[in-house]
Amino acid sequence: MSAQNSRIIDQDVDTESKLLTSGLGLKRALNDSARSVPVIDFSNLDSDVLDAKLYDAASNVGFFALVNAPFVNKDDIDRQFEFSEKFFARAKAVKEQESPYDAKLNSGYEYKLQVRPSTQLKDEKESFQVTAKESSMETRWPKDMGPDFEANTREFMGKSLELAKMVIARLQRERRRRRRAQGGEEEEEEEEDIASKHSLWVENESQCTLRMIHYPPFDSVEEAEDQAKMGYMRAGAHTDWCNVTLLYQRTEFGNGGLECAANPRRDGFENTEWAQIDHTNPGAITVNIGDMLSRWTNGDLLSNLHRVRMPEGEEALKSRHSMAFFAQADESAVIRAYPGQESLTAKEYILGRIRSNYGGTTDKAVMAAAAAV
Ligand SMILES: O=C(O)CCC(=O)C(=O)O
Ligand SMILES: [Fe+2]
Repeated sequence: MSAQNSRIIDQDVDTESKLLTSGLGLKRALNDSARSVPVIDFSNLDSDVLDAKLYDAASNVGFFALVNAPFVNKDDIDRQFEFSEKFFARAKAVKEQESPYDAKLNSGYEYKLQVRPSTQLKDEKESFQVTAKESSMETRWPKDMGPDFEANTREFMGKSLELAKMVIARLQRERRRRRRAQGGEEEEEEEEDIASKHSLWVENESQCTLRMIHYPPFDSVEEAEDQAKMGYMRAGAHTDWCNVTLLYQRTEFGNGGLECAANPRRDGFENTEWAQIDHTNPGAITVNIGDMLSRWTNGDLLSNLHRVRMPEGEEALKSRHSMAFFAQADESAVIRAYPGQESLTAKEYILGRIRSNYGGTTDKAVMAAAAAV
């Protein structure tokens, strides 16, 4: 990777690293901010109004919740969560043996391996990552869970990608509309259809990932409090690397804790507050903009910082389950650069970000994989 390309990636990582020194990474969220993220209901909106609402949310907040969205319904989400919960319920040694982790492939099962630049500590979670390449997954599907796990996960990823592509296409269409309205047509960059640059199960191309996540319960409320005092998070503050993330949450008690930066556009990333994101709306799908799409739109869309705070009180005795579908452009897609920068491929970008998150681990196999990135 060229020196300039590493610097480009470092810039995005810097936003996260600064949280460590500024103290913001550990600051508590604002009270009563639970419904701060726009909710967009697909059932009764005219298509153009929908585009405009999505665009406003994506450019001002970077996070929004979709209700009655097409392609993925509540039953699909519940069913995939059942599989995910069954997966994590097995012994750690079995999960490690059946689905060995490979950082470079963004695939397999990991237990507390991800170290966020914003905390320099391990996230308090275990996850199973499915990256949509046969070569990444053939030795990682859990054998002891029967064929339905793989079949359902593939189907769920297919539906998730359809929804993600629709969101991307609507955002791009609305951006074009607004630029034209502002008379910026001449400077309009060559049209490219970002949504079409995402595939599943294409060798040497596909990079979309479904991450099933389990944040384990603590042995006691005090244990969680002590960990929190040491600076641990369930997931340290970060921005996502992808174009868009679909974040699936459970509604039950104990599954809360997702928070995003309240207003980084106004206050700056280092000075913003934290706002809670609701997890109690059944069937709602939280969407957030990732760094790739922010770059592609020259910063017009906001890739917002977010985190999963430590559980508070009795929450500590409960698991949090979530699933994140990362729509990441195909390896060969060229991500438009900010003015004055070199463009880089989606493959280079993702590998660079993996290295910034898994390079610090002490696990030998993961270190070797990350070093080779
Ligand atoms: O579990 C969550 O709600 C958030 C997960 C997340 O932000 C991520 O994995 O990138
Ligand atoms: Fe995230």
